[in-house]
Amino acid sequence: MKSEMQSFSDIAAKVAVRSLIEEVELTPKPGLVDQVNTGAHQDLTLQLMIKSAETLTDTFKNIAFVSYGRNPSQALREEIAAIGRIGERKMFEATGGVNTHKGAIWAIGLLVSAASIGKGRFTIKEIVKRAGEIASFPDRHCPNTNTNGRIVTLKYGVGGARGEAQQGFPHIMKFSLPMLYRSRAYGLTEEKARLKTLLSLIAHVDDTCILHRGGTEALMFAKKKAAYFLTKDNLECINTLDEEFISRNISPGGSADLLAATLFLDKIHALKAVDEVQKYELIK
Ligand SMILES: CC(C)(COP(=O)(O)OP(=O)(O)OC[C@H]1O[C@@H](n2cnc3c(N)ncnc32)[C@H](O[C@H]2O[C@H](COP(=O)(O)OP(=O)(O)OP(=O)(O)O)[C@@H](O)[C@H]2O)[C@@H]1O)[C@@H](O)C(=O)NCCC(=O)NCCS
Ligand SMILES: Nc1ncnc2[nH]cnc12
Repeated sequence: MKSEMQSFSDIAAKVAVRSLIEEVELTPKPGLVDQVNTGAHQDLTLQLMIKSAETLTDTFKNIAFVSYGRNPSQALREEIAAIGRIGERKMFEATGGVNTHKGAIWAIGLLVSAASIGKGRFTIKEIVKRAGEIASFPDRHCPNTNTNGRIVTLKYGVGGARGEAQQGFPHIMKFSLPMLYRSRAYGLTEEKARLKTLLSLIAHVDDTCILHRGGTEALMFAKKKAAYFLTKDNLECINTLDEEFISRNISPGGSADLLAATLFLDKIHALKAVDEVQKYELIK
């Protein structure tokens, strides 16, 4: 018989991987890999993204396992960072060196850890707060490499993936989750609700993936266009936005990761209300 800790870790990992797959399968997404095209990416495909997501199951499971019932601390920060780095290595092995989910391992890894600290009983607010606390401990073993994110956060003075997590995921709490809930309440299909959720992120996030490729001009363009398309009822016109992003080499990869993180929080919250047997049914 599985312990509660093992069951929660299995469930959290399944929900995390499912969220990544649902993000990549959502279509049409501007500039991103989806079921129709590979967006502004020459080295990514839908199949590669799905393969990458599936290789991360053990990473999320191990993060949940070591975090279960603990408190945020320097020691926990370092344990999950070590697991996260092994996850990054596995991702690069699976993709032949292409960065598919580095930002997602970071964001969802922290959220999995925080949800597990609460043994699956935390509210979303408590989860993001704990995730922010863990992310704020120094990463003493971080390799001193010049990542795209690091170069760009220094150059443009933005927070990037690190800042987003350390502040308790403000773009999820202020924009994407409220947009997902509002769109569902308004009666939109789940697909349209998720597309609006993604647009709400692109309209506000300082995405280091966009900044690194095209600087502030590209970031401003992406934010303005996403805000404009958010006012449209007919979301089929996102195809036009996709073409514009592709022609300008704009990829909102950070927003894609935050969409997956939003879906993770939504699902893990919904699972709180059901019993163990139903949980396995729901995540099958
Ligand atoms: C804290 C880390 C995330 C490292 O951060 P850093 O800023 O040093 O590094 P990057 O290596 O650039 O990775 C950051 C990824 O975060 C995503 N992102 C970007 N902006 C935001 C934002 N505002 N909020 C949240 N997330 C954001 C983004 O991911 C997407 O972009 C990927 C493609 O990016 P890139 O490789 O630059 O690709 P291309 O444009 O195609 O580049 P070229 O090929 O042209 O070079 C895409 O896949 C999306 O995923 C950034 O990639 C963290 O990794 C870390 O410190 N980890 C250590 C382990 C740890 O502590 N783990 C803890 C828990 S698991
Ligand atoms: N769907 C997607 N396309 C490109 N980069 C991504 N990073 C995370 N999700 C992505």
